[in-house]
Amino acid sequence: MLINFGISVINVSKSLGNYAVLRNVSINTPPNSITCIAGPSGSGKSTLLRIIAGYLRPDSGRVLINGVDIYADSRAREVVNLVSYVPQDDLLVSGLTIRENLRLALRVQGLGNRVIEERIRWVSGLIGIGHVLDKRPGQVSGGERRRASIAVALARDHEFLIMDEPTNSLDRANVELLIRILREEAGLGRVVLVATHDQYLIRNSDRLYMIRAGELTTEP
Ligand SMILES: Nc1ncnc2c1ncn2[C@@H]1O[C@H](COP(=O)(O)OP(=O)(O)OP(=O)(O)O)[C@@H](O)[C@H]1O
Repeated sequence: MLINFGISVINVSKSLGNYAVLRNVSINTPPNSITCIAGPSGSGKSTLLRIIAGYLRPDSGRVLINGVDIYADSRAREVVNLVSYVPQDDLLVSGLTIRENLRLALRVQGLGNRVIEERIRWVSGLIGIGHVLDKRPGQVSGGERRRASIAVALARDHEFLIMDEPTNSLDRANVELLIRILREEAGLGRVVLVATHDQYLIRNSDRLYMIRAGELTTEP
């Protein structure tokens, strides 16, 4: 297990088309805590998370995960593999059942069959998706699909948990369950970074950044 030094975003800017989506954004997300990014719709939260998760290269600035610049360093793959990212639109493969989706994500990480089945049993109990494991994403409710996506992120080997609007489609009981899980994740020394509008989740976080029109307005 690696020692987690957290994530640092340093002066990141990004334009999409002619639009400056992010301007000179810097944030720090230490391990052992839940960091929230909040801001109005269109302020750049999802773009920032995509950049941090390794999916979108910034125009300028750096993203350091455990000190490794994920867009410049040859060790980038190693650390990005330990990022579990739940995008705003669930990334489940529609032709596979939830169980097959979980198996696929874990097999990609090189885990063995016995570990994979144990993890599936553990995570489906944790987040209450046992009854939908053999259904495809299109055959379950929005909340169940959301929990299935979160389950994939939790079941993978990871040290960095990044979630975009994770409480969307969740009822209050499941929001509370998610917060307990995030608290436990942080307690294990992981980085937990969440973009959200959810005031309840924000109140239960440790650190808050506010973003507006691509610029940070409030820092912890
Ligand atoms: N491919 C693109 N080309 C041009 N503009 C884009 C593109 N993708 C996003 N944008 C714009 O960038 C801005 C930030 O988008 P982003 O999805 O990061 O916002 P957000 O804060 O996550 O919003 P929400 O809370 O509604 O999900 C928006 O104004 C959006 O219209």
